[in-house]
Amino acid sequence: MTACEPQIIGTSQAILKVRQIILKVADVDLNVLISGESGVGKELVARALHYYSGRREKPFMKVNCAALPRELMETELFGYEKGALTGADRRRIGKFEAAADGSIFLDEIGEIPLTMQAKLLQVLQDQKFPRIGGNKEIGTQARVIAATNRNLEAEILAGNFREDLYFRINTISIVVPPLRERKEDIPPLVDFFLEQHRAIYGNTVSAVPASLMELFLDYHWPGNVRELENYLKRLSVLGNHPEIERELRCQMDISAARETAPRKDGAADPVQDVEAEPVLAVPKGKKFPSLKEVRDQAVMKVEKAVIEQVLDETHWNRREAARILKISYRTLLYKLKDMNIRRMD
Ligand SMILES: Nc1ncnc2c1ncn2[C@@H]1O[C@H](COP(=O)(O)OP(=O)(O)OP(=O)(O)O)[C@@H](O)[C@H]1O
Repeated sequence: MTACEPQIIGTSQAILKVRQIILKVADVDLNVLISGESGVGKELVARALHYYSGRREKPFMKVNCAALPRELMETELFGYEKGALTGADRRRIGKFEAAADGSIFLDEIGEIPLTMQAKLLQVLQDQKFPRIGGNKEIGTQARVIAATNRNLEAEILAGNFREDLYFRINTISIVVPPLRERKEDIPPLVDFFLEQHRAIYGNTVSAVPASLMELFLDYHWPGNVRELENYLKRLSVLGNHPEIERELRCQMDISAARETAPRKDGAADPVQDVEAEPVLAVPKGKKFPSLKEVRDQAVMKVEKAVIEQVLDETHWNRREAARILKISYRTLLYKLKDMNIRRMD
């Protein structure tokens, strides 16, 4: 089945340039590395590259490298033979084999452990691999599209990412800038998502009020287009723009307070921040939020602060942080994305 045409909305120079590069390189069999913050549209770009290539009718296989521990990643990528592992009661093909001569999208490639990077490099060089526990070499013609929200050059310097693998995947580089650097894309994105949501939810919201659009244009969008899409989903379903406006103002107050808050020793002390800042900034004369909203926001703020502190102390070793916090690695990754916690290098 052919996927629908991915629509990359935006009128900024940056997005025009991204669209141009996609059309230029889609049909060239070179590996592409897409970089940008979380939620900027890297996967959308990857899907567009596949769609506009001669591989459109072939599979597009996505692998989320951040969600998998090393052992699972190996089986996910290369598959296994019957009996190769405990519980392997039949052969299973991996994503490389399933991609055949289509595209394989390695999302969050910066998360791949070093040992696995060596294996991946070997496969990219040889264009063949055996399934785990097998001897037969399986050839692969899949085009590799990788994405990262990390600065891989800094990761190379820190010894966390192989330089040779970086050069292998980065033949063509596409950088998708954060939404705050291309705010002219916000109005067309708003129209696009509202239209999409009208078709899905059958609601009647066809435009955002001017007061909300003003806030949209002021806001710094740490979660980028995904965050905008989520606000518009809520607006489409609940029609609650005053609540969204209040939330955005509150977020802006928090970040303004963060920027101006004096630090005693120059070091971040997020838990102390939580006590120092008001949990909810409700401007005078404005309606107070429900207690549930207050509770949800307060819990999220405290959780976020503690996670940031643990990550700081573990030097961003997320597996160690998950262990200390007694949550699964996967849950931690989910929370990092959901709360827009990013490493500041
Ligand atoms: N320019 C755009 N036009 C239309 N939709 C967009 C655009 N950019 C992003 N989106 C939408 O925003 C959401 C997030 O995009 P996507 O998943 O591609 O981001 P990402 O950079 O891959 O995120 P992550 O790093 O967290 O995986 C998706 O629903 C995507 O379709």
